[in-house]
Amino acid sequence: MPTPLTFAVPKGRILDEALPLMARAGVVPEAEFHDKKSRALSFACENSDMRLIRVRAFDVATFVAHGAAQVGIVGSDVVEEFAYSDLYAPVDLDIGHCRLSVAELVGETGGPLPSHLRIASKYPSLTRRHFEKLGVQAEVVKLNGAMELAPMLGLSSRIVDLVSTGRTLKENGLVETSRILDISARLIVNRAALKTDDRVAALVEAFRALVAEKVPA
Ligand SMILES: Nc1ncnc2c1ncn2[C@@H]1O[C@H](COP(=O)(O)OP(=O)(O)OP(=O)(O)O)[C@@H](O)[C@H]1O
Ligand SMILES: O=P(O)(O)OC[C@H]1O[C@H](OP(=O)(O)OP(=O)(O)O)[C@H](O)[C@@H]1O
Repeated sequence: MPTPLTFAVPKGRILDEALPLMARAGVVPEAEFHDKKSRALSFACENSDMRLIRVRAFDVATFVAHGAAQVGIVGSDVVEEFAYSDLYAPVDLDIGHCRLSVAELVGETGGPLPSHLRIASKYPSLTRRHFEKLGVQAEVVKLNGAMELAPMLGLSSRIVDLVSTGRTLKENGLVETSRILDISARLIVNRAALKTDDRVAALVEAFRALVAEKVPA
């Protein structure tokens, strides 16, 4: 028996869109995966020598980059933030669309950019890279959620966060002032595993074909 292939998926919103696509590629987790009361983190798959692990979005990239999981699904925001050299993102899955944007308090926009800014974000690397290009040194206050609170409480002058409908910004008195990155979910693989394990290459081809078909689930 070969060692099971490990497929990492994020716990939250991407998963709902990813599961139907995964099923069409033959990746179907055992029933316990859907049991909200279960505390298991690793699940066998039906009819395949694969196991699914469910982790935080940023950790999907970490597991795959280190080869602890060979395959995963994660937003391109996470791929770009880490820029791991051992991680390859060969397929755009055309799900999980959103954008990474800069936002400021309504009424405080405009005016020249200062040489130094304090910015709250879950994405320190992407934030620094974006502001460097504008000649601004960004001091990033790392938060893991609820970034939108930072400007009104004086923690930062701006935030860099994910925007989808724009509702969270609006309800917290913020306005989107620039767009850094358009985001969608990607199939990611460990580069070494892709070279050495035919099952990884086969999965890449299966997802590539599914996305190319553009047939609704
Ligand atoms: N409105 C949105 N807000 C946040 N993420 C979104 C949104 N729309 C799409 N995404 C994508 O979903 C990803 C988060 O995926 P998901 O919610 O499945 O992970 P998670 O493990 O629950 O995240 P976290 O670690 O933040 O709890 C983001 O990295 C982004 O690519
Ligand atoms: O533009 P919208 O449609 O309002 O979506 C954007 C919001 O969704 C995400 O937060 P999430 O719900 O994942 O919670 P979090 O603050 O824990 O990251 C993101 O961080 C924004 O706060």
